[in-house]
Amino acid sequence: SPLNNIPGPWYAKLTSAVLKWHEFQARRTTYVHALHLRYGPAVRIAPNEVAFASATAVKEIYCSGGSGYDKTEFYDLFRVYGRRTMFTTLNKEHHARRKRILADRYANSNIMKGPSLDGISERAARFVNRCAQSKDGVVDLFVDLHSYAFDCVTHHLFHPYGADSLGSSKDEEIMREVAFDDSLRNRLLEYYNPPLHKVFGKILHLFAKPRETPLADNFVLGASQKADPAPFTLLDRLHGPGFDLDHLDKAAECLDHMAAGIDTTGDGLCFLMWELSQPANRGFQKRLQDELLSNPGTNYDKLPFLDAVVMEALRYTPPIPMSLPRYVPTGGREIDGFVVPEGTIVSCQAYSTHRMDQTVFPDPDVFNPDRWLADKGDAERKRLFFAFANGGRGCVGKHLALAEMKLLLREVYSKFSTAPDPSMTARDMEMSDQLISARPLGERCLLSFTPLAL
Ligand code: HEM
Repeated sequence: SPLNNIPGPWYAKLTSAVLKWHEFQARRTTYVHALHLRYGPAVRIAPNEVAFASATAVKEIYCSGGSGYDKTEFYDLFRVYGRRTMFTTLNKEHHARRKRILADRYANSNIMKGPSLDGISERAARFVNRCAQSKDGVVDLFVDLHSYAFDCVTHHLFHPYGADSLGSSKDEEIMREVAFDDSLRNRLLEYYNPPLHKVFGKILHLFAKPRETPLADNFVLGASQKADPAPFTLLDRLHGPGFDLDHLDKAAECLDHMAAGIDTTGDGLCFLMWELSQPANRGFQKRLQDELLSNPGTNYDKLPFLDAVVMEALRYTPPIPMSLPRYVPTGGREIDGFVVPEGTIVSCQAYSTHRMDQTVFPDPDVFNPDRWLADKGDAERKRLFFAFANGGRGCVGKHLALAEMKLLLREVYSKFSTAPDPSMTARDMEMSDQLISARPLGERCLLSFTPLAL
């Protein structure tokens, strides 16, 4: 096989067992990254699977022909209500058709509109009020940032029928069901061995929990039936012309976007604020506060240091750090100088594309927002930046996510300084890989909030 020419550990030619073992331990990302460090930017990780970590591979796999190679059946695991959505569609034409109609809901011009942005600003203010009222000034960001992300994304999907988990314990329960989901092993078994999963499903449930989110499912089924959502919402577009979708199709699309918008933005902000709170990064926190306080009326999108902090956090701890698997198309392809036969599973992972090329990202394991302000190398950095993926199947919610992140950071750091609570350990904040995103291993992130003396 031409795959024998690709570097990698000897056992990867024979078995995928080692890779799977790491996946079941929730640490696929760091395992694949360790292989990259040892074997280089192209590495065979299983008999039929190759991982890449270069800008040329990103371009070939995710951007060739517009939306890159087709997704693999891995994405079947994300199907909801038995329906395919924009995210889970494997077929390019189906995807393009749906995206053409939905994409404008996520265009920056739509996000920046008053009612959409006002909803995010309101929730950021609510978040800060909660911090101000917290006991001893200590806040569990893991919980509250998931609530913030849940409230923001449902505002964008359903307003005025969005959730208020920062204010209502009933809605917080829905958020917790999604954020604390513990079904990784069960879903991996479903992917790797569907017959076993089907026959022994009930027994498997005893030691590998299935994904069960009845409260979230009901919330979305109810909200997506509303006939009069605000014009900027996704639901309004799904009700509009150009679509012939039944209620379950609409609910599935909305549930997918809701799930895509909770852990990513919530965990991304959580890792970011943790990093910015470290004693070594106090100087960065102070510079951010200075920028925010001296530019109170400036649009959140026009603050260079705020932008650099967000970009660096998404580089350093990407919320979706893991491989995004695709099939090599008919006829095979050449990727990074290697011939790869059709049907091979290939992927890049953000964690590694953000670290492997040290001419572009020197000292990649150091959190340093200043690298994004350097005069030279901007185009190279952007080519390797993969936190939102790339090409036609990259993140459609990118502008919404960035607005949520920047508005929250502005609200917090123009009023408070943050520091880690002494009970927190570095292990609490290690990456725990879920199916595609990663969250803090300890499922908590306690920071103390000290009001600024203004
Ligand atoms: C910091 C926050 C976020 C990050 C890092 C992120 C990252 C990503 C990545 C890497 C993908 C590609 C996944 C793949 O190919 O398997 C993706 C796709 C997607 N994201 Fe996001 N995302 C974020 C926030 C959001 C938000 C707020 C929404 C919407 C409400 C959203 C909706 C989607 C959707 C619908 C897709 C599928 C796009 C398609 O297949 O065309 N994301 N996101």
